[in-house]
Amino acid sequence: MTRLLASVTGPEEAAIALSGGADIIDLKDPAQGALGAVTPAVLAATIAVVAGRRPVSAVAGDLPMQPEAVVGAVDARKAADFVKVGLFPAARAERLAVISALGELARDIRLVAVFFADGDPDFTLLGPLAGAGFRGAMIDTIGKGEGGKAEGGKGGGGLLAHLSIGALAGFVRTARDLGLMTGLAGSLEAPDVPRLLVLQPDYLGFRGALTSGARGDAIDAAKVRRMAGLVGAGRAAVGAADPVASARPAPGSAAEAAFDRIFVRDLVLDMEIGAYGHERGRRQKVRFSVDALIEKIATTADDIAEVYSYDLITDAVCALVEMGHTDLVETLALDLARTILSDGRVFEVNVRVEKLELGPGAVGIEIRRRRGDFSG
Ligand SMILES: O=C[C@H](O)COP(=O)(O)O
Repeated sequence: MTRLLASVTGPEEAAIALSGGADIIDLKDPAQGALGAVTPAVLAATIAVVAGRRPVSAVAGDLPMQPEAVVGAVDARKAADFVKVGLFPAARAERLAVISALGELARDIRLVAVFFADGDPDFTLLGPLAGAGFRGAMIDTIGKGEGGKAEGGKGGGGLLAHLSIGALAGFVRTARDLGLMTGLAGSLEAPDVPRLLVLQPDYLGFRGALTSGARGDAIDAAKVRRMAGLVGAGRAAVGAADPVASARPAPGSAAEAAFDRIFVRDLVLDMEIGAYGHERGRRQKVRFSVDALIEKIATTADDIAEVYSYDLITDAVCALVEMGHTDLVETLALDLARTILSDGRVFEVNVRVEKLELGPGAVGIEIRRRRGDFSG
């Protein structure tokens, strides 16, 4: 189950985050940087206010990749349930030295490594992190922008401006296979939430989206509540049972009118596909068109939490394409249909996959499936 982590500056904001429904209270001072640390005294005061109702995590600080500095900062915050340690840009050997220096503390303190999507993330370090006894790994951004816009030359923009859904899916899968808890963060906004919930990380982390306006503002209970609702609604939809899966409505029938249709059409991507030898090791253009019957949208819907986003379809296509070579368009179409139907709000899907470079016209496959088709 995906939880909501709220980054707060101290006991006052911790109380606000708790009242808004945050699952994890994370301490950081955004004025000091992406992982600006609060003092041990602020940490102690916050732990007292939270009083065991939620886990409390603390960041170690924006630190150079020097073992002594990082070990000292982590040790000073061992009162927290988790300590987040940033893997800032540095040579691989320097990051490895920090990871191995933390091995001893990892026996007593639950450590979470923070990769930065805009700070040369090296996911081959996941193995060494698990080996050193880290409990978790997450991705954040160093630059804090909004809506994917760059800010102050720091490479700002949200998480998805830096890493594709496919890359994030790979991170979550690899970390989970290593037994690490996983988190995703980085100037996340409401429309990012359903897209990231599909990956089923252990938590999504927020700060900027919980504030009342500008980045320097305090967090706001109503914003926390809204985001908590969004995380809760989205996670219920991922893999939820479909009560109507067994009753396919006839096209044009009254039953079909009980659904709405969402679509992504003519999405053309370069990818490796084909069973012939000459189709291997090269990319060719493939066009995807997806239509899906979804639960009827409420007449009052005006919030991303109340709708099934077409981004989920686009992301599913892109993630499959990124997985590498596929021999058959049929396999691709079936995998795509299966993925889209794993969301309980989707009743039926029509997938068309066309190779555009093999002849004078397009060649491909079109399939129609409903959720029940993939069970058993
Ligand atoms: O760990 C989560 C971060 O504090 C997220 O902060 P942000 O939403 O401002 O990027």
